[in-house]
Amino acid sequence: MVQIAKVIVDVPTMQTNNPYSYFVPTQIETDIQVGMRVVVPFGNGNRKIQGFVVALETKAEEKNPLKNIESLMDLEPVLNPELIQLSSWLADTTFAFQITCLLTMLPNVMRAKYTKQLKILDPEVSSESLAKILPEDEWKDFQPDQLTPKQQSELLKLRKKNQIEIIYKVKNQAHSKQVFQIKSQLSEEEEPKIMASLRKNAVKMRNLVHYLAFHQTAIKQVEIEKELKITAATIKNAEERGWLTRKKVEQYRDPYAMNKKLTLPLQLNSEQKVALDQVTKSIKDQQSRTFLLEGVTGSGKTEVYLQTIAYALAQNKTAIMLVPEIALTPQMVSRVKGRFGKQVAVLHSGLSDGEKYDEWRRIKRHEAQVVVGARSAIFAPIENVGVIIIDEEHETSYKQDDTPRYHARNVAQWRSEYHNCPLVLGSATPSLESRARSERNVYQLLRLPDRINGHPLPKVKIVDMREELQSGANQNFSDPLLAAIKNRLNLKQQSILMLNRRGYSSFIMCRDCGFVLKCPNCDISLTLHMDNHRMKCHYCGHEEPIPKQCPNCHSEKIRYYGTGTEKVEKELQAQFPEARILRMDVDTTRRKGSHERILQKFGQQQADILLGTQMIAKGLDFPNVTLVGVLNADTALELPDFRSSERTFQLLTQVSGRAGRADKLGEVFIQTFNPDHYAIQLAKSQNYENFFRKEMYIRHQEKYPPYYYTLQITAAHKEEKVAAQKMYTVLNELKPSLSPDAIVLGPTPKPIARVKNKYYYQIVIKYKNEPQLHEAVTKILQESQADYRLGIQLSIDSEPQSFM
Ligand SMILES: Nc1ncnc2c1ncn2[C@@H]1O[C@H](COP(=O)(O)OP(=O)(O)OP(=O)(O)O)[C@@H](O)[C@H]1O
Ligand SMILES: [Zn+2]
Ligand SMILES: [Zn+2]
Repeated sequence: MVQIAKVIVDVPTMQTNNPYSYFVPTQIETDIQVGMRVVVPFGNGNRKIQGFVVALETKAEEKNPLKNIESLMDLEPVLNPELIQLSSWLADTTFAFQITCLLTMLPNVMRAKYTKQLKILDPEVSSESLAKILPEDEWKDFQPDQLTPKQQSELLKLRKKNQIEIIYKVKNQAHSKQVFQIKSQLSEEEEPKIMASLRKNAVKMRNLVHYLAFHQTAIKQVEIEKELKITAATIKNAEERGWLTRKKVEQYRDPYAMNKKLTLPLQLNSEQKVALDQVTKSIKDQQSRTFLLEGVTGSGKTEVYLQTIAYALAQNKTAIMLVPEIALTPQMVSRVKGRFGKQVAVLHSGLSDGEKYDEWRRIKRHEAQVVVGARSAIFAPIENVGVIIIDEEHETSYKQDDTPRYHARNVAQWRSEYHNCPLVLGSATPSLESRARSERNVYQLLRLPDRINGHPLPKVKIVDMREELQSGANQNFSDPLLAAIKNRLNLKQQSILMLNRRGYSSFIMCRDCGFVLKCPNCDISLTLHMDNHRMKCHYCGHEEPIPKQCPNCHSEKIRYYGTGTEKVEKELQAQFPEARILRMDVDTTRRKGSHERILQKFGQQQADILLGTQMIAKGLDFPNVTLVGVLNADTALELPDFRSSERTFQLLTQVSGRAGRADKLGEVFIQTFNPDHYAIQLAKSQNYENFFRKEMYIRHQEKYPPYYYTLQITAAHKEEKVAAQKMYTVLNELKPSLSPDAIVLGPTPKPIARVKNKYYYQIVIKYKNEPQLHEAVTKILQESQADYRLGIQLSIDSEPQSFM
């Protein structure tokens, strides 16, 4: 009998989704399990690499000469059977390699690094002579790519003659923090006898003995030292006498140690109750259904999530709740932790690798039943899932823009089917895709049409900046907005001002009439390319020179649009010297914890105005905010992206929703050069339904999602010609598999045609039903490994968020 392990190996240039077979040596036969990482020899040089065991087989005999597994990297599986199964589905549907998917599911610290070590084989070679090539202290850990060409060639010469060897060692980076824990070995009865044996002035030891006699539960050494004001020496002494035992235990780093007080569920209003009942019924009946919870801003969606989670926990199940990265504020975390306390594990990019690793292990060991996190938390190794919730489901950050290019919503759907549990997608402005699915009853629509306690939505006013600029006003602040800010300062109420920085100066617009240059073929705005001073369409490749004057009104005031938060802050401060302003953008939030600090300050009324980028649009619930100002609504609108209207509408609705959430009425000012654009008009009335109908009509006309599926393939190479040629080759390969109904855009250069000295070319395929496409694209993925060695990077993106 032989045992064989199927292993997905980690070799960047020779990836395949087929596992390799290895013999399991008898020493590890009983320990090895599916889901463990192993070190295996690979290729002719038998270099040692990392791999994942995805299956184990026992056979009577094996004819093929297989290599042995070298060693185990883990003592228990790091991935459970569900996640291994999920990884192969993920690889297939996102056109990625399975190894990438497996690694994506693990915390950073567990992604192995290799060290390379140098060893002399031939006694003829002296240490001194080798040290002349590479200093001896570097033999244990060196990076081949950091050697000089001379060093490299000299080492290679020795290697060819078999005089030295280069050993690859897999480095396991995961370290847990360890502390000592002590446990009493004394009973109450023993105390008098021991006390009698101690000197009267041995106060510290007496205290310790007394404590041990009455406390049988284990306690951390540092804690008892602090409590009894004793030192490690006393503890050591007691240990030697057998009065206590000491062992090392893992100490979790708790990033959210605050907030010990628990909150109680609120009395739901009738709409909230209907929504909750529908979802909990699904939990109880173990049905994998998807709900779309469409609730206006401040309608109490979060409370519905919390009570849904509570229900799942009461059924002895667990829950996953995803929140967009930038909305994963301390406010949100403390709302969940405030309800479920220690049962919550939080996963997001603000945590250190060590903290993430600790949270991940708490989940794996069933010590946390609720996972709250950003996109990648959807891979949390949590078992027995009772409900999955995705808040702000329309957010683009749920799609990963690197391989594997997955959408968390699709992964959540897969897991909901695996666990027979409901999936709840919540938003005030659902993505068109999700809302369209609820139209066809694929998702079940649940609505919260009103704000809590009948509070009205804020009044939105559109400010036409064309008029404002004509009347010679300030560049960034219109008169009505300035007046409103002044008024809030007087009333001691707070304001949030948003400066939209997306698409910063990538397009040009006429300051007099608001005209934006569009493509004659695509009805999408042209993008300014400063490198060659041309306007380009990224969809069809059309290009033209930068206009010197506005083609519409012949004004010369046609220029690129954009402005920075710092400049705006100065302007604002000059207008209101007395105002306390907090600025929140990438520059002020770079340091760890600064995001939290700014919001905390604002929440404690230590500032009058919060000025920021899109970061401030989501999830904030500050009762004293009664004014929201959007300084430039247009930048997102004019991006060369078919989703730009949708993004604009969503953003304006979200940010407007920050105003007037409590008793005081809210007011919103939206400054725009396109006051008549439907996305702006409908954001004014905060009418999602009308926006949905209008936008669906346009998508239908223009053959975009959700009416069509889209697939984008991109090639990158340092020579433009090579990248372009690759895309023509790919297209020719795909053509026989495409029906006449498929629409192909390109090959064209990408909007930012050159990044880091590489040229990017792309094709976009729009299609409805192409049964052969999947197989053809998978083939292209497999072949891309050969291209990789030629320096061509091919990437495949199913349902890209934009074509940019
Ligand atoms: N049933 C309820 N009774 C009283 N207050 C409630 C109730 N439900 C929610 N609230 C309160 O109403 C406010 C808004 O609720 P919440 O933040 O959950 O809304 P939301 O729909 O998630 O908002 P947004 O999408 O704008 O972030 C919160 O302060 C919350 O505590
Ligand atoms: Zn004009
Ligand atoms: Zn075009």
